[in-house]
Amino acid sequence: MTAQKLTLPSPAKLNLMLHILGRREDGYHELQTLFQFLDYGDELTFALRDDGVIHLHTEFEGVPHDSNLIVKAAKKLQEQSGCALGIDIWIDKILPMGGGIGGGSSNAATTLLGLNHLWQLGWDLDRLAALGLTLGADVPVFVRGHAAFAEGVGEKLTPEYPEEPWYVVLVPQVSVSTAEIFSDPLLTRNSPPIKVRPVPKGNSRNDCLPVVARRYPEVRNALNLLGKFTEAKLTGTGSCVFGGFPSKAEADKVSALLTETLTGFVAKGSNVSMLHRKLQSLL
Ligand SMILES: C[C@@](CO)(OP(=O)(O)O)[C@H](O)COP(=O)(O)OP(=O)(O)OC[C@H]1O[C@@H](n2ccc(N)nc2=O)[C@H](O)[C@@H]1O
Ligand SMILES: Nc1ncnc2c1ncn2[C@@H]1O[C@H](COP(=O)(O)OP(=O)(O)O)[C@@H](O)[C@H]1O
Repeated sequence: MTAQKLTLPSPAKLNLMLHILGRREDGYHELQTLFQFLDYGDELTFALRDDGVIHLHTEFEGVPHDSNLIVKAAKKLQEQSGCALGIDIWIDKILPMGGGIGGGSSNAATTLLGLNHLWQLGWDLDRLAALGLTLGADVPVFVRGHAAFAEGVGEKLTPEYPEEPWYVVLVPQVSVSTAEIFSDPLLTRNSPPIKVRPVPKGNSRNDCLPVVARRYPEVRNALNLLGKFTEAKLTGTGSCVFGGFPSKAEADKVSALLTETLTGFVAKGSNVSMLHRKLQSLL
């Protein structure tokens, strides 16, 4: 008998704004950020095993098997649920690593939701999001699957409904370490908290941008080039840079011009993650 297989998407995210309010005693930073998903991402395929083994078949350059967030997520869920089943996993990886579009966190969330389904655990999203938070600050929003205003270190989520434009996303060929940016002495850490929702216009800045642009000329270059066509923004701690357009045709036109010299892609913004749309269709 062939094992039951399931293929699920693992979308990217953008931070439409990101303010840093302060630093906690444990070194983590208090943020306010607006997350939106892209209809663009990796694809994970899962096949059940009955021997308890967790095996990611796809190799990642620079990421050992047991350090991969996919494997970590699967192992934690197996431990905490006491499930005796195992899993074979393959990934079609298209999201750049260290790009600020949350690929690793998204892969972890897709694994949690996929295994919850295949192992028939019946965990609710609150419980999966709490486990996800132990893997990374960005995992809970991918578990919940709705665009959200996030506070705390990113785990206090309020659903939001921003416009869903077409984005041009440029991918400078540098990997930015989140920890490095958050430890830069020049980082703004005292933005005043926003107290009204939805986030009022004029608050779309990313406090990480000055530090990232200063350290990475490739990011500066991408911001300058895209900035000729629309407001160009940094997502998370970078390196990716994005800008919104009202139609796919306009985004495609700008992308065609810029990707002659830079790597990038066009994708639709989405307030409901394509992972959740797919899971919904399975029910
Ligand atoms: C900044 C954001 C915004 O969405 O995105 P990315 O650019 O990484 O995608 C995230 O909050 C990142 O979340 P995530 O990538 O899961 O971070 P983690 O693995 O938890 O943390 C990596 C390191 O960044 C620092 N860190 C992270 C989050 C935070 N709120 N304060 C921090 O100081 C810590 O030094 C931590 O050790
Ligand atoms: N499945 C995974 N996909 C991507 N990165 C992973 C994964 N597992 C572990 N990592 C590690 O996490 C780091 C951050 O990856 P990623 O989430 O893609 O970037 P970002 O948080 O900047 O969006 C990578 O550089 C890599 O070392």
